[in-house]
Amino acid sequence: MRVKICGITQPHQGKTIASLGATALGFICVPSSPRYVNSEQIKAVIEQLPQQTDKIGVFANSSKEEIAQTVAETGLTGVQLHGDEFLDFCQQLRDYLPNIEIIKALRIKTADDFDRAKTYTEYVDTLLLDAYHPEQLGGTGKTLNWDMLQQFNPDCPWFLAGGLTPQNVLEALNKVKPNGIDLSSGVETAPGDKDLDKVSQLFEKLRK
Ligand SMILES: O=C(O)c1ccccc1NCC(=O)[C@H](O)[C@H](O)COP(=O)(O)O
Repeated sequence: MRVKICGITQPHQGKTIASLGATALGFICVPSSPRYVNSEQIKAVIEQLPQQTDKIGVFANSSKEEIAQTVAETGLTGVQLHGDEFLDFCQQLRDYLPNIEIIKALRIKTADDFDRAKTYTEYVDTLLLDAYHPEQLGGTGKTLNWDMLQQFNPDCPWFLAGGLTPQNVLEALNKVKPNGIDLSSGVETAPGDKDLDKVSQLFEKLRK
């Protein structure tokens, strides 16, 4: 099970979270987010991380040139597209950055969104299903309807995101079988400030 902890802003927190068991750390490259970090800040965290930890930059409607520049400046190993990126953009980015994991995030509002998600599977490496919010793109703390997800079985790996916490993660995983989970606000004291005790509790739960 991949475990991505997203919205990392501080080097010592990133290093500790990786040592606690996170397989991936996420860095918000969306300027409107309270968790936004620039390339210098991302690089300062990545320099502290083990080589095997995945380093995922989260973008929303950035150009492929902007994404490529951030990847080159920081050492990101993957990019998560959290905006309205269509199939052709994903294909172009994959051609532009052939050695980088491309994750497409979809904010699930109705069951129709599951069919839309499946159209991406041949253009990206991984899907990420997140909760829909009318104003916020992500990091909302809102959960998806996990019962609606029980039949979701795409042709590529996928992350479950949205409102996961140490307290509800096992309930979610009893209902759906993603390849990975993604958490942000559920392991925070404030946006961008991770609660290391909550992260530790998460991995204690996952080891049960
Ligand atoms: O986290 C943000 O502030 C954010 C802002 C804009 C686009 C995406 C964002 N987060 C993306 C993530 O992958 C979050 O981990 C995901 O939305 C789950 O967040 P949460 O519900 O708080 O666990």
